Amino acid sequence: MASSIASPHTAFKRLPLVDIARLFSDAPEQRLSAAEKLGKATREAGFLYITGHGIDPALIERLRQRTAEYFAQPLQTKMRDYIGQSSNHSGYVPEGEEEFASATVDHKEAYDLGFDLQDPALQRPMLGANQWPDLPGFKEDIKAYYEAVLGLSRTLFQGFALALGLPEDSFLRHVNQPPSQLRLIHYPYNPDAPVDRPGIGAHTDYECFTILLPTAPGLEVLNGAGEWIDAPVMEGAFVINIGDMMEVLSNGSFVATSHRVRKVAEERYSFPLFCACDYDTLIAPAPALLREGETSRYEPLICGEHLFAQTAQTFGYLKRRLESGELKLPENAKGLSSFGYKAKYDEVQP
Ligand SMILES: O=C(O)CCC(=O)C(=O)O
Ligand SMILES: [Fe+2]
Repeated sequence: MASSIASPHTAFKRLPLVDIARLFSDAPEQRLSAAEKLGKATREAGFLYITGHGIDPALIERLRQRTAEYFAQPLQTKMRDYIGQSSNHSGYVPEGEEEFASATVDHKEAYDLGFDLQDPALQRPMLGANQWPDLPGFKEDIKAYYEAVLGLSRTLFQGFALALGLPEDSFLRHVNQPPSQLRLIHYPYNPDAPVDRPGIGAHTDYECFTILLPTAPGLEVLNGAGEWIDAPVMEGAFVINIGDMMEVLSNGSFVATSHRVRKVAEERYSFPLFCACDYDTLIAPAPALLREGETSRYEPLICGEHLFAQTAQTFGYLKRRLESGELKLPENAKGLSSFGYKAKYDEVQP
């Protein structure tokens, strides 16, 4: 069913693919040329594959192995690192811990990791030292992947700035110790499950953009015509998608794209790294992106607070801390599903 809701995205039938190798070039004109291609795909779809990213396949292989080993353990063992013990949102997320606006529960479990900031004086609700499970090699291999992909995110932050016609370091100077989370997600497969539940319901990501590595089919992306488009696994490529905060930073030139994971037909893992700015960064459109006399279409956000507010409205352990008064939502916290076009589409095309 077509929808009458306006979307800036095209009616793409497959995700665009951009080779970003030239973003790493020493020659500014080469970087600009790659950034223009990145910008076109981002404006049109907000969701794309990238190649030429320079991430060593051996890092990916070790990430996959460690994750499979971790989730194969008994629930009791995994619960030793339950995220509800953490004061900076790191650890094991059992199935059912996250509950979304529609009161749906995804069919998945996860392990959440962040920037691994060791100084307790700098700790924030979404930033601090990680919980690491007692599993040989896990910390080393997962950390190595995190650091490499966080490095890639820095290059992409530069690329997005150039694509918007801004100075190259406009975003990057706010990316020093970001509360950027890596999730190791496991979607178990149970052919006999009595309830037909999706892997993950329709949503936009909260941060600036996400560098996603899926390992099996199931990801679907909402196009500008309100249709769910299949995003198959492309070997050697990452999937990049725009999140809420880049929508604000770009004054709506780049729009957070809704996506979901349909009910899995085989066991599935996926690895999103959600790329944020530093905790206290004011997320507002750069003045250069406003036409004369135009005011921002978006209320400014504080990066870490938006992240925390959204997370606290979905995770059971945080909801309990809010109810008990131990934690408070930041002032002007946005409700869930405040960005992109998904909620409206869901009504017409479930
Ligand atoms: O599993 C996937 O492919 C996507 C996961 C996702 O969208 C998320 O965790 O925000
Ligand atoms: Fe997502």
